[in-house]
Amino acid sequence: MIRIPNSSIEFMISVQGIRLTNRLYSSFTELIDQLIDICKSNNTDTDSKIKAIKLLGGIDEIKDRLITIQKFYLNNSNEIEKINDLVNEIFNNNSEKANKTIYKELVSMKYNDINIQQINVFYLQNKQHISLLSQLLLKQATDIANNQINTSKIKIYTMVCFLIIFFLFSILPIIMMIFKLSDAFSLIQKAILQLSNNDLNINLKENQRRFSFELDAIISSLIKLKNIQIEKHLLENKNQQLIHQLKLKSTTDYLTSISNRRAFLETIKHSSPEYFNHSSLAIIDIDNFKQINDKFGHASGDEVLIKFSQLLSLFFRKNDLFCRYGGEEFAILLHDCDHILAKNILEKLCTKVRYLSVALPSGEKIYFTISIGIAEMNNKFDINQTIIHADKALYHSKATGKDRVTVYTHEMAVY
Ligand SMILES: Nc1nc2c(ncn2[C@@H]2O[C@H](COP(=O)(O)OP(=O)(O)OP(=O)(O)O)[C@@H](O)[C@H]2O)c(=O)[nH]1
Repeated sequence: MIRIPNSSIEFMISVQGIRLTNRLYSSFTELIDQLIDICKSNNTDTDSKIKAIKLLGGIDEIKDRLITIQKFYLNNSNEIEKINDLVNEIFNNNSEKANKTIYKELVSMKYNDINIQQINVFYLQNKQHISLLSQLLLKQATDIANNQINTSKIKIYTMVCFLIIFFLFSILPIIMMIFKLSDAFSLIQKAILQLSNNDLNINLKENQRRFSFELDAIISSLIKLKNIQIEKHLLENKNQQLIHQLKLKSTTDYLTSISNRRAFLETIKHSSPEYFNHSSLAIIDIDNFKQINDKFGHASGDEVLIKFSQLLSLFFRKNDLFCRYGGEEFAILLHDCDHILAKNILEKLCTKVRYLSVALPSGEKIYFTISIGIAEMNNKFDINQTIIHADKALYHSKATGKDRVTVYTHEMAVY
């Protein structure tokens, strides 16, 4: 069974009431017309009489239906008193009597005494009441319709609110999830970029709650990659240190910590010959070193070598090269220094060495001297040849009494 809402019933009844009052009004008008026709034809127009009788019956029927509507409003409407008054006005005793009189007259086919004027006035009075009743019912219908519209609006707004709330509760978590995912992806992208640029300062933490196993796996892989990179960097650093140490060992004399022969010769070979123009190469040999070893022991001999190396480091300029050439021999390259100046400088070194001593635990002191041979270089020099020349000059120093400096001359070539 279809359940019709109360407001819809009220609306339908009001509309029905309007229709009934309209019909009532037209029935009254029609009835007057018919009565006038009957009078004009001196009561011989049977058709008009029948029509008038039908109209009277119709008016009675409309009356009953209006009274039913009136009863409905007895329970439901605030306007009930007005509707009551109007219905009673229209269908009061007088009008019922008039109707019955007209009816009887018409049925008996007499209808001679009718006063058209009187009927006209009587129905004109009712015309106003009918119009008022119609307006009242129209107002009633309009109010109900407005109420229905308002109720519908409230329902629509409630539905829209419900939809918005539903949207927020169902879509918002999805939007938040999308934002979090995009956040995670941008973190991953940033981390990948950083790692590819060798920047290990990535902002990713393991066990951080994410959305999927896949993302977690990517993040932990990136963290592993970062750790591998860190280990790789540490190993590379260690390697670099080892390479540096090896390089240092291969170019440094293990005992005296000054450059060795290899480093000395490599530096000269890798420099432009012009750089050594008017420079001098000297070979220094500690005198009677075998005796020092024999007298004071090999360790004391080592101390002498170390002490002498320290003196060389203090004595020479930054751009002079020196090395332990082998055993108790040292080589020095005095940059931008001709043989005269070189002799001068190296004689000062000889003087310094004479005053240099190594103190032994026994309280004894080891004094020693050095012999030096010098060969000047020009821009066409051959390092091996220059060394041979310096060696010959050294030999000359040794042969002529040691503790002295000799500059190579061509006469020495025969040695
Ligand atoms: N303590 C020590 N002795 C060394 C080292 N290298 C070489 N010697 C010694 O140095 C000595 C060199 O002796 P020689 O070549 O006879 O020369 P010298 O005794 O200095 O004699 P002159 O050159 O004529 O003055 C040898 O006994 C080598 O064993 C070293 O690193 N430490």
